Amino acid sequence: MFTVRCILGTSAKNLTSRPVLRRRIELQRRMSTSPLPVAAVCQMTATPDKEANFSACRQLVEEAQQRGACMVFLPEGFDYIGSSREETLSLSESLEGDTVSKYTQLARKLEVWLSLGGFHERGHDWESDRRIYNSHVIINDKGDIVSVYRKSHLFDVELPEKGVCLKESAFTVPGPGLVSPVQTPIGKVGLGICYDVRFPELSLALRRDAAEILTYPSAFTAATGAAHWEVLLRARAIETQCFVLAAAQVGRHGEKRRSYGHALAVDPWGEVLADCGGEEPGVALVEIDPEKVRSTRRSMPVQQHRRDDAFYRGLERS
Ligand SMILES: O=C(O)CNC(=O)[C@H](CS)NC(=O)CCC(=O)C(=O)O
Repeated sequence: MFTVRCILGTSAKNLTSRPVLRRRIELQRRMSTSPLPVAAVCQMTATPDKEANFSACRQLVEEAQQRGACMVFLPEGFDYIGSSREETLSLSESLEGDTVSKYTQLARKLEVWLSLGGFHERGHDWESDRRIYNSHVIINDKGDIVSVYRKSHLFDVELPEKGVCLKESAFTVPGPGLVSPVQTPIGKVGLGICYDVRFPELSLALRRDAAEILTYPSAFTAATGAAHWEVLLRARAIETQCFVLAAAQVGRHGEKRRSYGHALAVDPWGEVLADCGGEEPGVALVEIDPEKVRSTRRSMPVQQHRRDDAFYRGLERS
């Protein structure tokens, strides 16, 4: 079915290979003594079948909630991954549609916060433009939509030698800009999506706006993921001294597409706390300790050391 990884407490342990019983006992012990909020980072394999995708995501969310998560992160394309431009567009919905409403009900029922990493959204300009937004939707534990961030950087990339050829702008409109970090039970969450992780100015802007956790729900290609995924996420964590949570698509979505997986949680020092691997759907549970953010920033105050005066004026010509 799927794999559960629990990385709770300071001695991070990957419990997947242990017998179920020991895992449960260990968890209950840790959960009852831990006052820290727990986040769940998920990975799944979406297809064009929206019903099946919802049912897979619901199982991950239920599992995470039962294990003590107060906020669950789902990847870009959690709703579906289409096999063509036409299919991707025809399956899209507005925020008022069936899909988001199923998730608001789920959040309310389980009293859990949700990050829906990349929803194929028909926006206000759908009738005229016939393209969609790639939208990261945050739902609170009452089932209200509290924030929507629309992906800024679109993945128009041709790497034929690596079998990667995607033109996101053919079906997606770039969003107008950043949204302020959202106050959640795990801390202040800054919103990005997938390819946005390659643009550090976005993460620095979120950090400047008081983010403590950055999120990059993704559907990274297998080829670019193998080369860049972990180093990009760790770099964003180290530069901003934020936790970085990145839910992911994993495996084959059809004939043409394969995603890298390795849904990741990174702490503000850049240490990888959890990695869901490259094979199958799964969920990793991580404690989000706000003291880790504070102490990392206290001991190495890069934000105070930043020379905006020197680097935001443009370069002098010699
Ligand atoms: O297409 C959909 O339905 C959902 N959207 C995506 O999968 C997007 C756009 S094609 N994928 C990426 O941004 C991959 C980035 C990447 O792999 C990298 O930066 O290396």
